[in-house]
Amino acid sequence: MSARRANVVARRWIYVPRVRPLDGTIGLAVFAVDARPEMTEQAPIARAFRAAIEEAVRFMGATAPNPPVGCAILDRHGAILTVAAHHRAGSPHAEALALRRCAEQGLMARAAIAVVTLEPCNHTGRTGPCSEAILASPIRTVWVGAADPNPRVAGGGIARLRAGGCAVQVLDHDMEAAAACRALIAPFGLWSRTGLPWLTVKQAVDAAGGMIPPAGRHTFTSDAALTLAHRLRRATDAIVTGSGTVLADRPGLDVRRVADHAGRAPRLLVVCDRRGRVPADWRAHAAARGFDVRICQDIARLPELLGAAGVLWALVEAGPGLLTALRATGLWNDWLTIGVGPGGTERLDPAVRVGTDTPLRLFPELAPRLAAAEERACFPAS
Ligand SMILES: NC(=O)C1=CN([C@@H]2O[C@H](COP(=O)(O)OP(=O)(O)OC[C@H]3O[C@@H](n4cnc5c(N)ncnc54)[C@H](OP(=O)(O)O)[C@@H]3O)[C@@H](O)[C@H]2O)C=CC1
Ligand SMILES: Nc1c(N[C@@H]2O[C@H](COP(=O)(O)O)[C@@H](O)[C@H]2O)[nH]c(=O)[nH]c1=O
Repeated sequence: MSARRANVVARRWIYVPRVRPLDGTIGLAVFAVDARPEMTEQAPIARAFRAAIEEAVRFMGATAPNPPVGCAILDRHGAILTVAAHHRAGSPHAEALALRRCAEQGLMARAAIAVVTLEPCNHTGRTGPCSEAILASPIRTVWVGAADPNPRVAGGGIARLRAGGCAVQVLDHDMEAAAACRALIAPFGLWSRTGLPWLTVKQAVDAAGGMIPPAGRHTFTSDAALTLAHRLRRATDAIVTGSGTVLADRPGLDVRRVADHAGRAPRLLVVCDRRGRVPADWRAHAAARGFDVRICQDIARLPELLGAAGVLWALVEAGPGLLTALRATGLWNDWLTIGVGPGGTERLDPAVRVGTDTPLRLFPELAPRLAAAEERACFPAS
């Protein structure tokens, strides 16, 4: 990798550890992020944002209809006292959990700075307002990664914190941590503005441009690419497939290569099927694996169906029949192609809509490639 390329990555991407890079090139890019010299001045805040983002990423796929949020609490010297994330709707918000942990560990007197990936809430929903919880603590400096995109609550938390005497700093939009914070809430932002989910299509293509696996197999991509697919399944709230895939593969579509969220609520598995061809015994098996199987007879209504069920981010894993129809509708947000070339070489080609803060940013395997695509401004038409 050239030094120029490494710098591009270093400017834009954040390292989320615990995930295996697909090859050495990506590992080097990740190292370049860690070596950024310009982090020095605000190093404790940058470090805290990394920790908060990393913790929030762990709960992507578990929080819907709430967004994933992470929070770090620091002492006045910038040492991290605790890091927490929102686990699921109805459980404490990230800030509340971080404050509770601080108190439990006898660290509250030292709490001075909160670093939060999303603007603290100022309303009572399933839990109380985080702005008030922060104001009731010794914290008087709050760093916010992204403003709340929910039109019903936007701005309220920051205004309340400022009125209560906190210095609130919203990350500059150029900072890599800010991009990661926006990517974390991109599906939530879309859903809270429109009621529609973020749709990511994942497609494996062989050297001849085909999608059909060799006889006797369901997949033909590498172990690393399959693991990425399972990580995407884990991070999303619903899976979409087509009746052709169900009939050909009787697919599991569950999370197996990485640990799934503990105690995950049944999640939607939508099968596009106009002719009623989905076998009842496969539906029963899917239900036994924790899926709530629904049938969609009109692809144009797929986003509506998912959004109404509180799905923020959905992953489409379907065959050529459904993907051709979906591509034509334009009802998708990211289109990730995993291309297997001659000799088993593999290429990841993530296509995102211009100007979007795709949640795929949070997958380090994809981050350098997304950055390269952005540089070339190489996007498919809507
Ligand atoms: N390489 C890869 O990434 C993947 C490959 N595959 C492979 O693909 C093959 C299956 O492909 P395919 O048969 O095309 O199956 P699909 O999974 O694409 O399902 C096709 C079905 O989707 C339904 N459908 C199509 N358009 C619409 C629409 N507008 N609204 C509602 N439903 C719609 C149709 O149902 P109806 O007939 O009722 O109209 C159609 O039969 C398998 O061999 C599988 O292994 C599968 C997934 C991923
Ligand atoms: N062929 C293909 C994929 N295909 C998708 O994976 C499904 C099998 O999932 P499971 O039954 O859970 O193992 C299959 O039916 C289809 O939806 N995925 C990939 O990552 N790479 C591949 O080469």
